[in-house]
Amino acid sequence: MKAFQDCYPMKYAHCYGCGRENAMGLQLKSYWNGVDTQAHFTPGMQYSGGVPGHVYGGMIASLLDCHGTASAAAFACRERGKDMTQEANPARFVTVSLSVNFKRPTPQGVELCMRAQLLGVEGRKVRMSLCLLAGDQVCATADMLAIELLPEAP
Ligand SMILES: CCCCC/C=C\C/C=C\C/C=C\C/C=C\CCCC(=O)SCCNC(=O)CCNC(=O)[C@H](O)C(C)(C)COP(=O)(O)OP(=O)(O)OC[C@H]1O[C@@H](n2cnc3c(N)ncnc32)[C@H](O)[C@@H]1OP(=O)(O)O
Repeated sequence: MKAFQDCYPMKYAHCYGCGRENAMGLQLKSYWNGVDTQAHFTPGMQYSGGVPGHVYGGMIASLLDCHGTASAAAFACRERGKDMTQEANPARFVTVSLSVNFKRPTPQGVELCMRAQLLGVEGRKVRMSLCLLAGDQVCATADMLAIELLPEAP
């Protein structure tokens, strides 16, 4: 299955969190999971917070952010009757608002799952509800607003 991030044109494939062209980055990959989306990632031990064994909150926000922007593009394409993975130049989205609620410490050394659910598409705006799980434990949730870049944007 082709990841959403693998559909980004080269010019937009350098993101630290999810750019396939960023060798030093996380290279997160997001996919459909039914009507919602999901991504998996196991942060290395260097991404610890103050206490070893727990993931740094900024890393949690990064994973939600990158899964969210990719999901926004996929959701918007779907709303327009298109399949993002079949598009040569799919819609490009950036985050303008991300509100993370850290529910419980996120354990290190386990695969994390990020999920996004579409709340609504309104013109260039895509609103989503996101969550990050370790096993069946919800460690963080987030509300996100992503905006579609205009075609002439750099
Ligand atoms: C496919 C790959 C995607 C990756 C794209 C990567 C890079 C793109 C390269 C260049 C794009 C240019 C700027 C972004 C630069 C770097 C982002 C790197 C990726 C990230 O790391 S991502 C997290 C950081 N992210 C930002 O760096 C976003 C900063 N921002 C902006 O670049 C502009 O803000 C933009 C382009 C979003 C819109 O600008 P614009 O001129 O095209 O349109 P406009 O201002 O009219 O806004 C349209 C409607 O969005 C509403 N709106 C705007 N801002 C809002 C906010 N903060 N809260 C609530 N609503 C907001 C307005 O209220 C209006 O709503 P309404 O139409 O109802 O009035």
